[in-house]
Amino acid sequence: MGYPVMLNIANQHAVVIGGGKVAERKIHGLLEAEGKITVVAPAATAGIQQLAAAGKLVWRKKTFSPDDLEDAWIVIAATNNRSVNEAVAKAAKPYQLINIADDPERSNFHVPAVIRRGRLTIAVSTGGASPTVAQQIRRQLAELYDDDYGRYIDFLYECRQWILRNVDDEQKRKKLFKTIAEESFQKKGNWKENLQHLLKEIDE
Ligand SMILES: C[C@@]1(CC(=O)O)C2=NC(=C\c3[nH]c(c(CCC(=O)O)c3CC(=O)O)Cc3[nH]c(c(CC(=O)O)c3CCC(=O)O)/C=C3\N/C(=C\2)[C@@H](CCC(=O)O)[C@]3(C)CC(=O)O)/[C@H]1CCC(=O)O
Ligand SMILES: NC(=O)c1ccc[n+]([C@@H]2O[C@H](COP(=O)([O-])OP(=O)(O)OC[C@H]3O[C@@H](n4cnc5c(N)ncnc54)[C@H](O)[C@@H]3O)[C@@H](O)[C@H]2O)c1
Repeated sequence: MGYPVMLNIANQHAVVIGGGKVAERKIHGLLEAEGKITVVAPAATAGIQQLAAAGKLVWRKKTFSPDDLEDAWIVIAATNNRSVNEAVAKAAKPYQLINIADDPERSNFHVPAVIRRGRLTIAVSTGGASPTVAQQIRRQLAELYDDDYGRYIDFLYECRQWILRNVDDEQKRKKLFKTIAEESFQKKGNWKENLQHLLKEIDE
């Protein structure tokens, strides 16, 4: 059973071996998390080439060699050649995070299907049972949690920071956190105004 975590990879080196459509998908996920990406591949998709031209990643136009993994924290092997992917797995150090696109068993992490809504992240994994089902579940959840819900989550973040700084009484704080997290509060809208009302009520 996998151990779910949210990694902070901002400014950390991520090396992607292969420049096809699978590599491109994984690159988008790494870019969202602000990883510093190097792609190693003799040929790359138009999308990857554009990212390289825009300075969003470095493309080493070559075939894989083990020294490509130096300095990498995260390694993704996504070539269309099984033995190359296997060579990447062999070259990785035990402390490197490694994902082999065609060999879940040799990977020490899998990539889930992801929804982002503001600060909310929903990740779905079927543990290699069916990436297609992970994708279906992502689509179902994406309808349930829309952009407005993301704005609500971001509001909760601002609120939480404010409450932690300004409300000293622990009981009051708990009550506020609980009330603003209730579905009825979210559904009512006008969150800022309703929070003001709540703050007044709680002080009476
Ligand atoms: C979720 C997602 C994230 C992402 O990649 O970003 C993801 N695969 C996605 C799509 C997808 N992948 C495949 C298809 C074609 C249909 C099919 O085969 O079913 C489609 C559908 C499509 O492309 O539409 C083929 C495939 N995938 C793997 C193998 C190898 C194997 O299983 O042995 C093969 C066969 C390759 C071959 O034929 O050789 C392996 C993995 N794919 C995973 C993740 C990890 C397990 C996740 C889990 O189980 O939950 C794992 C173990 C490793 C990893 O890659 O991390 C992303 C959906 C993103 C989204 O839409 O949100
Ligand atoms: N994990 C997943 O989500 C998933 C999904 C579909 C397919 N796959 C697997 O992923 C792999 C890649 O699929 P794709 O559709 O992106 O392939 P693709 O044919 O579009 O791209 C392959 C890439 O690998 C590069 N490459 C080939 N030999 C190389 C080498 N020696 N060194 C560096 N790069 C090299 C090519 O230049 C190309 O950029 C396949 O093995 C497929 O079985 C995985």
